[in-house]
Amino acid sequence: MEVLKTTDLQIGYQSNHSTKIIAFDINISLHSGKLISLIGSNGIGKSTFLKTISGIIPALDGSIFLNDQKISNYTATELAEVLSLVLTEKLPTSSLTVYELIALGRQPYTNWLGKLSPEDEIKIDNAMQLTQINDLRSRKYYELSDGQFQKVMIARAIAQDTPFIILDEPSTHLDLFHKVSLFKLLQKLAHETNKCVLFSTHDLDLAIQLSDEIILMKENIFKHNSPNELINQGIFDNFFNDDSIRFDRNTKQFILR
Ligand SMILES: Nc1ncnc2c1ncn2[C@@H]1O[C@H](COP(=O)(O)OP(=O)(O)OP(=O)(O)O)[C@@H](O)[C@H]1O
Repeated sequence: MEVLKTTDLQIGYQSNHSTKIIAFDINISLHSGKLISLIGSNGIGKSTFLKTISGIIPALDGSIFLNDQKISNYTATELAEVLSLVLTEKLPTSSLTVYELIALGRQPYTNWLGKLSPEDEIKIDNAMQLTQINDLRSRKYYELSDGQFQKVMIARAIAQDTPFIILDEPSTHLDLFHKVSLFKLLQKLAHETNKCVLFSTHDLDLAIQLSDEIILMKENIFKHNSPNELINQGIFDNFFNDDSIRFDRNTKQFILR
């Protein structure tokens, strides 16, 4: 099922005096059941793209459709039932526990300060189980390490239980073991619960090996295809424009010369 479609989308920032176009002519279609990674160098516009398709910042031009409906037609609550978003930004300090923070993911289904139903509690427990953070349940979230906090935010998105999950650099603070388990968890969510999971990352080797599809952003290039097709097109061969980093097509890994 098509979850996201963009037509002639142009992304960037507008101020009173100027318009800064980050990328344009973006025409993509994303489907449920797929794990899709978004890759590209620092500052190329990955966060801008993710924030635009989540309705956080306005598109400069073109259209965004979520489940066949224009994103501008959604109310905030309707949007929260379709799309969950995990950003890298820190939250304002409060005394919420990890459990309470994850429970906020259920807000579209309860109401403000609404009581959690047994179904809500099951979804929260399930999300904590999947992300292996049961032991953090009663901790204040501001006491957590960056990596633990990142997992909690992912658990909140899982508890929100939307058909579309978007994560901006979810693996940044994780060690290799936890990166691999996160990627496998995202893959499982996509494949076993038929969600569309889109995430940005700088962990290229893992993205190439574990994603179903890759969206690659480069200057004036916006490519969307399977990892193998992109490898065959030689897209990764000169990815870094630097002779000291080479892509090995056999092992699907970047190698230092
Ligand atoms: N609020 C803003 N107003 C104007 N320009 C911005 C704003 N936020 C980001 N930018 C600029 O937009 C460009 C793209 O930034 P963005 O954060 O989307 O890149 P990114 O690919 O996510 O980078 P990274 O991998 O380093 O996180 C950068 O040049 C950045 O400086």
